[in-house]
Amino acid sequence: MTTFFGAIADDLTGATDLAGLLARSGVPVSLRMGVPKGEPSETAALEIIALKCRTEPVAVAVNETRAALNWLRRAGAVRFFWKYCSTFDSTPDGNIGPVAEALIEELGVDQTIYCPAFPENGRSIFMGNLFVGEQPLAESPMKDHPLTPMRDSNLMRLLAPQVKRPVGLANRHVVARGAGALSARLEELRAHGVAHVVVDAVSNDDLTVIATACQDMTLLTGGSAVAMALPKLWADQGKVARGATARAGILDGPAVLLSGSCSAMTNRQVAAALAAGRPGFRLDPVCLADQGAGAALDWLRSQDLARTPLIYATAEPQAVKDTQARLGRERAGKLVEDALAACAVVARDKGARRFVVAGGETSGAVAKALHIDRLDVGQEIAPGVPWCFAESEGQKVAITLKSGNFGAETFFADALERLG
Ligand SMILES: Nc1ncnc2c1ncn2[C@@H]1O[C@H](COP(=O)(O)OP(=O)(O)OP(=O)(O)O)[C@@H](O)[C@H]1O
Ligand SMILES: O=C(O)[C@@H](O)C(=O)CO
Repeated sequence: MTTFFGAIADDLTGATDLAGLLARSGVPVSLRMGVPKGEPSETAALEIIALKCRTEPVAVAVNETRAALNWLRRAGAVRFFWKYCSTFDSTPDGNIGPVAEALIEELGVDQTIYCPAFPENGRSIFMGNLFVGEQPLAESPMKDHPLTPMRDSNLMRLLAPQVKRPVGLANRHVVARGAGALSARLEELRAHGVAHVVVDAVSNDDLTVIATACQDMTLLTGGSAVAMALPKLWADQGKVARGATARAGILDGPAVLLSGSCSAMTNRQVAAALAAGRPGFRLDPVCLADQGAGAALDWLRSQDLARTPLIYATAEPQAVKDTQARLGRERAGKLVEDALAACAVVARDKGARRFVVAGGETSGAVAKALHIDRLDVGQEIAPGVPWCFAESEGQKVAITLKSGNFGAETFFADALERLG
């Protein structure tokens, strides 16, 4: 099928988040890990390319994005989306603004919108200020993020140093008056040369208004939720068709849980899984540095996969800080990622067919080790966390990649109940 919508995501769990929300429309969604090497084939109406460029140097992120855009254009896409985090994770240099500006130039457009709101996960925007639950972004746990600490809640102030052209706002009062009022506001800003427009949204109804007003814009940017209403609008106009993705379906079979996220929510989810009696093995990065991952792999080999074992490095912030002080942040992270990736391969070779993975970096490492380069998207377990279907060394597998902060406390049980 010819692609209509092409999205570029700045990380893997962000890409599956977007995929899950788009798939609610019933229009097939396909997700590629990195820019595919060959020419487009077996494409879906909605294609997503997952990059890993959130904290890469600006020039690297821009180059990768250009390559992704070219592939999506060759697939036939005529509407484009730049997906970044619902907490606007970026530094004063980028990469949200520079990538958007590069896409604006490549596509020859004069304006785009910025809407990271995701009300179902507690992210809302009012007067250009982003809130996480009831806290302004800069007072939320994101203020201490190790790579992209967010110390300002105002999206215009965050974006302005990242871009060359003027930044403006379409506020909630405009959005509340409906799609016509929003279109008029965008036109007014365009007439004044404003290329980058932050758009307020506090509810899914606001997001539907935004999608309705912006559905014909060539380039949109935001979190996953603002894109959610687009496929339905296009399907109703016959621009895309609903239908099952050929490779998606339901997959039963042995499962394994792999957690490398240390977010507050993942800590609660791991604790809940262990309290429910799930067999668990805790990875300690210091032991991994001394002795390698052998003990974890041996433990996994000895497990009955029918009981769905959990291997986790998930730890509380102070323990993570202590480990990082001993090993260095990068080394500690890599030791854990490599160990969990090796566990995924052992589990697959032992017969696991369903993989539940927590953490963006962790997900990238696991998917790479399983040689997964493409995912078809199935039903959501929690907002922004769908089951996906893929092939690993010729074996059909189901995999879900959970963003650190997403999912309920019972996420691991929820995932298994929904099958794959
Ligand atoms: N106990 C630990 N000590 C130090 N580092 C750890 C520990 N456990 C995990 N890590 C590392 O922390 C990082 C967690 O990042 P990851 O992206 O996987 O999770 P996240 O940030 O919660 O998820 P997301 O990016 O989706 O929000 C990984 O590099 C992982 O290897
Ligand atoms: O938007 C979000 O919060 C997530 O999709 C994400 O980007 C996780 O890294």
